[in-house]
Amino acid sequence: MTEPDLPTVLVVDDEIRSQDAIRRTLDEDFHILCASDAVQARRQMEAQPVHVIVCDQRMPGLSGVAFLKEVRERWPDTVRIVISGYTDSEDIIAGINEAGIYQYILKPWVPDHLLVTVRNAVEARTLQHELHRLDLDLRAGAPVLRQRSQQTLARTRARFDFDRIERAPGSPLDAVCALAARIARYDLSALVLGESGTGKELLARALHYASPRAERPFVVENCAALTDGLLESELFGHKRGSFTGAYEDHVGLFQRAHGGTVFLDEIGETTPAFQVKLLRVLQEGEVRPVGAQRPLPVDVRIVAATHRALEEEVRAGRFREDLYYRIAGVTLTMPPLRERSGDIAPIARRLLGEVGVELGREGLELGDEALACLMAYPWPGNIRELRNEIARATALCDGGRIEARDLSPKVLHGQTGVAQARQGGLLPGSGTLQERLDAIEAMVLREVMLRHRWNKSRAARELGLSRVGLRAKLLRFGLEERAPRPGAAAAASGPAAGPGRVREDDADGDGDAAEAADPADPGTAAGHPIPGMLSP
Ligand SMILES: Nc1ncnc2c1ncn2[C@@H]1O[C@H](COP(=O)(O)OP(=O)(O)OP(=O)(O)O)[C@@H](O)[C@H]1O
Repeated sequence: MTEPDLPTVLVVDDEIRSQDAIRRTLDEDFHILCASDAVQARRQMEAQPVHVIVCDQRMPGLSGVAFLKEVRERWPDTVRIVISGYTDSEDIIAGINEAGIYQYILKPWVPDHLLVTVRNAVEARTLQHELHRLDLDLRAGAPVLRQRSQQTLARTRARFDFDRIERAPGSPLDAVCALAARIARYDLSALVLGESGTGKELLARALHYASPRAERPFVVENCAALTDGLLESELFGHKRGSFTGAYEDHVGLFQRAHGGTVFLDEIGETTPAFQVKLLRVLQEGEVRPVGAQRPLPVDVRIVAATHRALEEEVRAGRFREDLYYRIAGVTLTMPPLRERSGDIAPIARRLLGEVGVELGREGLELGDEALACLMAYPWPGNIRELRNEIARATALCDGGRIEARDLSPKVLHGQTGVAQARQGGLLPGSGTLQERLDAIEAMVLREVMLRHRWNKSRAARELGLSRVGLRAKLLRFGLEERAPRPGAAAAASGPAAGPGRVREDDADGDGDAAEAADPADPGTAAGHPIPGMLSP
């Protein structure tokens, strides 16, 4: 290796003897420059790149640590080492973070120790550069990576094409997909409205993969699933030690999605306090990880979704108007399946194919009578519920074709809502009107509380009640003391288990587990969900 190829180390010390001693220790492995004070050192650094600076703490003019602070600002790439006498160590420890010092070495220093420290410093710098280069390669697309990622991208794009959102010719979804496809290439935010299970996330993905951001990540966050603090840390990241349990730095989803799209599902469930923070991030284009000193620039497209009529939430003062206008650049509305029953046949066939592969029952057909039942049922849980039904029928089907007898009673007899709840023993079949209405009220309260994991503020907001009002109702129906431990999948029992009995094993509240349950099915529990009461 020729001299100029060696990493450059700048030694800053006003004592010429010390300078020489350091030079002799390092000059076999490094290209050494020397300076007697901060002024000379500055000049050296302005003239050429310096990999490592080894600086004495006691110098005329600026102290070592004070100069290294400046080095950190102006040449952050240079690894900083300080040498100090024992009596100066307190000053150094105080300044170690501000100057970003890699190592401090106490006098009298040992040559081998100094050599190893500087070697390690150079290695750390090289590694850091390597990481940076890889990151840039990934962003810019180094040739090989680019070629491979192009193939993967083409496959992913095809998988999430708007055409893969199954529908019948002339379906109302055509207009929704056409609008989404037209705006995909512009950096507009999009708000997807629609009941649960209508395909909002599927549409958001199609939008992302049809956009120029397709090569960058599409990340999803369900805003209803986390408390404000966790949501903030998930989306914006946090620094190690910023709160109890933050053992490591955590890169937030906004940073991970840099250049891509963030899909904020259930945005309507966020609290006003969180909405303020989100708005600031979107306005300023930068996130500040929890506990971090400085914000980081982020470039993401926001696609948000909610099952709520968000404009009404704004009018009612539950959702910030300024945030609404930020996220609702274009509004796309997914119609419920019951309003597009023509789509049921193609979607059911597609699902039959997918589920067949998953369950090892490929090639099943859908009988005419079974299809007629599927088309007559209103699907309150939309396509997610339809998928569960197809999976159940696939598992129960004896021959090569799904018949009406393979369907669950609710679909076979077209029962939903109150009729089904009564059949499942959830509603009394007799009693005064008030008693029956009470039973429904208790059932709704319990369902909403479960979905919000017993968070009263959120549940009250959804129900348009004050927290106190909600609490009074919970007490009245004996639901107040029964809040289960988070994650507990307890079967309902006790005084509230009558009218309000709802399965609790659907931990994420999206209705999956509930939709799969069926009293006539020997494989499921007796507690029967009420489709009309599932999370909308
Ligand atoms: N048109 C469609 N064709 C095929 N599958 C679909 C269609 N629409 C939705 N699905 C499937 O239905 C399921 C639910 O869709 P998705 O998660 O996109 O709905 P969502 O509206 O975002 O639900 P939620 O609000 O509960 O998050 C997914 O498995 C999705 O792949």
